[in-house]
Amino acid sequence: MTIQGEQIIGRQIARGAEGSIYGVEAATGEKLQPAFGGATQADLERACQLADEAFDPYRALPAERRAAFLEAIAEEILALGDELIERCCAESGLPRGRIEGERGRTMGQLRLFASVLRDGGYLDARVDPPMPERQPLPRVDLRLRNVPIGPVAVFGASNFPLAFSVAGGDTASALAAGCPVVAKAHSAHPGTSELVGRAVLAAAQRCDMPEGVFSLLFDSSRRIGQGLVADHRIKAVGFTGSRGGGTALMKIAASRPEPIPVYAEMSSINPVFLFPQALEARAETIAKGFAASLVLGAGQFCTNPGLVIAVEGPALDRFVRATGEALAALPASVMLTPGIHEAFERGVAQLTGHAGVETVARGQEGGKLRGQAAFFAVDAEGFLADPMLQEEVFGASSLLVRCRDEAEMRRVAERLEGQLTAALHIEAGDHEAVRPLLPLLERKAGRILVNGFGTGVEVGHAMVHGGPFPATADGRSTSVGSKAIERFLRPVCYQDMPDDLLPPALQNANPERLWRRVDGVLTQPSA
Ligand SMILES: NC(=O)C1=CN([C@@H]2O[C@H](COP(=O)(O)OP(=O)(O)OC[C@H]3O[C@@H](n4cnc5c(N)ncnc54)[C@H](OP(=O)(O)O)[C@@H]3O)[C@@H](O)[C@H]2O)C=CC1
Ligand SMILES: O=C(O)CCC(=O)C(=O)O
Repeated sequence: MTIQGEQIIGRQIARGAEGSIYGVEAATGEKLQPAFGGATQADLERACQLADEAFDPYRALPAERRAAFLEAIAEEILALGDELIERCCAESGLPRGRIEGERGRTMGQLRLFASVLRDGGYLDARVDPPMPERQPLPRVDLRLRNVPIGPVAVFGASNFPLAFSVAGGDTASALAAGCPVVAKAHSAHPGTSELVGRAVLAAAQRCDMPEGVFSLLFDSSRRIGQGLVADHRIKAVGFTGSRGGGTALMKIAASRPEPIPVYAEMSSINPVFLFPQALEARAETIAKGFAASLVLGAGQFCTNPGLVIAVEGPALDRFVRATGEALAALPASVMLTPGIHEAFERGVAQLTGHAGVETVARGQEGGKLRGQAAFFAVDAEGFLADPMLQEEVFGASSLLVRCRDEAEMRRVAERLEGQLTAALHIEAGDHEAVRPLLPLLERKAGRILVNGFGTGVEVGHAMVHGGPFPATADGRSTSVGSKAIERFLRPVCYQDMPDDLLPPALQNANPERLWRRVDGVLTQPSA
């Protein structure tokens, strides 16, 4: 067995001495061996110091070297083989097919960022040539490129133990930007974390990366996670998890003598708007798609459709009936951790006991640690009267808001907090009713989609997986897709800098053959 309960600090693999953490088999709640030692303050100090020392040599490497490193991480993850898949399934309760798919996505993300590095566009190289003869004043020579922000702390997600964790999107985008990473392993999947951490270390050694480009710490008390965010050498944070956890880290980051950005993806209920013509034409088909999206991964997707908004009437009744039939055929699924299961049960019980809320459908009954899907309904007045009804119930739970008309649908939309996604189910005859809602949804959500559901995020160049608070801490960015690299970059301008002192990206000869914005015009490298 490769899993030894050890963390990684620079090139050293060793057991932490601060308490013990155990993985738990999600399906049974039984402890998994071995025990993982938590990091001490000295471990935290050393990981941050090494990351700081690695920063300049790492960012100075040619983009090709960093790209090869990212690709090597992908290869090393694949080389972990079945041990990774089995441990990850045991710790998360997610089925093998899903975990294999997620491994593919994780490798794909690493390779995507390798291609971003080779393309060079992320540097946003700009040259404003001097105009010494300009009247009344000459213009100076100005050149701009993006530089990495510094070492990044990454807190992986419990619900995506590979794609949003130790070598997930935050780590891939930070390493691509040129930032060393100190990852804090999620206590829900310590074994998976160690295996992936070892793969990153193997790749770093194979590619001769500077020591400290990556470290992985376990935390038995939350003090290490908090200390990481507070450490002066850490310059940004990537996080996916609860609103409570994310906002706690945001507060620490904001109260540092040097505040830093926290890119936290937290809570979203992803409203789904069902328009009358679409409901009339295909209420049953929409219901099937909705039920499938609701229970995907036991509902443990941040893009889960937790809120449905529609005008009441016979077509909506058909949708509710068909959803009930679809859910009745769907088994309850193992949830990620006993704590997440308990939080789900609590959220469902709160809705079940709410005076204005009706339980309209349940999935098949569960059993220990399994989440039974739940679909509730409330009228718009009831929804607008109680902000608690907007709180995310993490798992397969959704609330239908019955509106009297489309104006009431808009009023509900106006009241919503920031979201990762908003979905519209429409036919051509609904377009006029949809149009006035779009500017409002642009203010609320990072992604607006039509005739689909937000679960299953495509990793590409045009993807936005973000949104206004509380969906994320900073709605100006995305945590999925190539644009995620921008979170860990900042622009530097060089004024009247001699050519030989400029970074190659900005030198007159353009030795890296980059597309650059010259005097405002995007310009191809000359042959
Ligand atoms: N919207 C979304 O994308 C997601 C939402 N969630 C929500 O979060 C709940 C719990 O899930 P979980 O993944 O454990 O999320 P948490 O926010 O509890 O944990 C995420 C990570 O942050 C750490 N952390 C959390 N709070 C603090 C703190 N105050 N100080 C220092 N570190 C902290 C955790 O440490 P440790 O490992 O020690 O717990 C973990 O590594 C779910 O029930 C759900 O409501 C979860 C996943 C995704
Ligand atoms: O749906 C996806 O692929 C991403 C979902 C996500 O970010 C999450 O659930 O935390």
